[in-house]
Amino acid sequence: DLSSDKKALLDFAAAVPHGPKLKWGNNNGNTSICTSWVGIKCTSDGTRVITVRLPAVGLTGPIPPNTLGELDALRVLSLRSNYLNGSLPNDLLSLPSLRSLFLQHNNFTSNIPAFFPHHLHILDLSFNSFTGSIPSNIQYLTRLTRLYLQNNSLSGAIPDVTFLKLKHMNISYNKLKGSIPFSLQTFPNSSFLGNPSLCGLPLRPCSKKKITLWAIVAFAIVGGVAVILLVVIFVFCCLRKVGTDETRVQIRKPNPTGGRGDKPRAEYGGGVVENDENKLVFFEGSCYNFDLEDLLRASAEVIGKGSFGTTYKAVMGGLTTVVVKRLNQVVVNKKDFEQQMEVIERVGQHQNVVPLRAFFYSEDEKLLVYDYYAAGSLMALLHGADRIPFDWETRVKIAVGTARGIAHIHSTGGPTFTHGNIKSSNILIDQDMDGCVTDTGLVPIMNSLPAPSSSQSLGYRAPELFENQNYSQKSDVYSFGVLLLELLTGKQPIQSPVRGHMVDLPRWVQSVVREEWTSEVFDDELMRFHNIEEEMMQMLQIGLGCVVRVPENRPAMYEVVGMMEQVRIRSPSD
Ligand SMILES: Nc1ncnc2c1ncn2[C@@H]1O[C@H](COP(=O)(O)OP(=O)(O)OP(=O)(O)O)[C@@H](O)[C@H]1O
Repeated sequence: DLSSDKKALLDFAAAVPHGPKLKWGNNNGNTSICTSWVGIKCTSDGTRVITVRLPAVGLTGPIPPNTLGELDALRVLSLRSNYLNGSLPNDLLSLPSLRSLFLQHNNFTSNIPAFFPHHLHILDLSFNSFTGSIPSNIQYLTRLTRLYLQNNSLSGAIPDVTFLKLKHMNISYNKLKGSIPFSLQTFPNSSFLGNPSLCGLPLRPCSKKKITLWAIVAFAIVGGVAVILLVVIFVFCCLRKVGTDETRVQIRKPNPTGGRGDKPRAEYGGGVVENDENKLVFFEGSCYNFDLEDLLRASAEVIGKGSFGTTYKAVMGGLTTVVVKRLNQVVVNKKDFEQQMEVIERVGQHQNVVPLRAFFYSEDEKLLVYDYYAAGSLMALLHGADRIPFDWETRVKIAVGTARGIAHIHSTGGPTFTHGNIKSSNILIDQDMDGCVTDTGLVPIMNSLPAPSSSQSLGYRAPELFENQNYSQKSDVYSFGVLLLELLTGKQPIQSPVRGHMVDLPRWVQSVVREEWTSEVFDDELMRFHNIEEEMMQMLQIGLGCVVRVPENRPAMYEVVGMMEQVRIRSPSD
């Protein structure tokens, strides 16, 4: 009953050191547990504790037995982002009603337990130091929809299990080895990355040790056909290439005299002269070990042409992939350019900002090197041709992450430092499906305000910028507001003409009466999720607060972050 639940919670708080946020008191009778204790929710009749959410409250040490494991009506337990360590007590692992267990971002070091509550829907043990192999008993969690084990120290082979309901799974960045079981091959490669000894779809194929005679014959036939096909494709490509502007280019070492020679115009590095002064400058902490020559030799593919120049995906030696931005219209000299690169490097030190890894400056050529974000941009996620349904949790994560990234840029860059080009194509998605801001710090070295690279880009531009070019941090706040509305509505920033007039997203949202927001404004895809309406409404209000016309009336970016975090604290999702 509630008094035994209360005792279990107090025993837990007494045994586990924690920060000042947790002020559970023994006074005010039992009912106060359900109404005023931080992180606690009860059944509607107030008789049992069903939710314990204590994210980031400084919990330290192991979870003691006979505390939380006594809450036998508990459905949701979140102790994420604390300093918990040791192993998980058995009573906790046998809670009969537990549906969601969030223990990510702690310091647990034991093996993954061999058994978990039977009815678990969500299990998140990521970003800990769990060791050992993934137990095959995990297959008995037949209702599991989400399984996150990434960034631990798990080893051994992945058990060959079939999860009927599993929709999201991530076991990346462990030490797993062997082949990926067939039943898990439908998950994207981001779910498996960072396990160098893992092979099979969707990663690289496993090498076969024993090949039968039949297999050799089959390989020979398939190989022969493949060679013929390749020859046909090669001839076809050569024919197509003649007279067309090429988008896929082979980078060759430049003419040592610095002349362009016969290099195709689409190549980056067209003006590169290699000598001691003109070297690729890497920043500290960069894990790459290629040099300018490797970069120039890489096979490069144009992935976009933006307002600052052309962006290439460059693959070196079939292994290292980076993104190279070839800037045009740089208006500053080498010294100022280098100074700005240092600023960019400094503001890039945040998990929600894409770090600049290296740069190159010569009179004719300015190159920037970034990590390649395989998941692409927020724009592609929201509006791309091969987009997948995009759930509320992921949208909120990306929105909050992006806001944190911009707030960091503003605070580290100084009061006059702005991003200047916040838009969904400049928000890249990392392996944790978090949003990361790219193209930071380019405006000061280019023609001050970027020319819009598409009509949609105009939709992010704050109204004051159509009158003057006084870019401020509040103009970034406006652009972020548009981006937040884009995430909530699933709509592009500029709507197709209504009676001959282009309508921007903020005006369109404001034109819908508040009572109809739920049915009219929010993305249809979000309608299938339950209990998110209140949170969506609050996020929409924050977005609208960012896009007010008068810059001074917009909140600062750190305030936007605070408001968004408040929404999450009031109704955290996990
Ligand atoms: N590091 C990266 N990893 C993966 N994709 C990237 C990376 N950087 C940029 N892109 C993608 O490449 C494309 C071209 O980017 P680019 O910055 O040249 O143009 P843009 O973002 O469309 O416009 P703008 O120059 O105005 O920012 C965009 O779709 C962008 O999302």
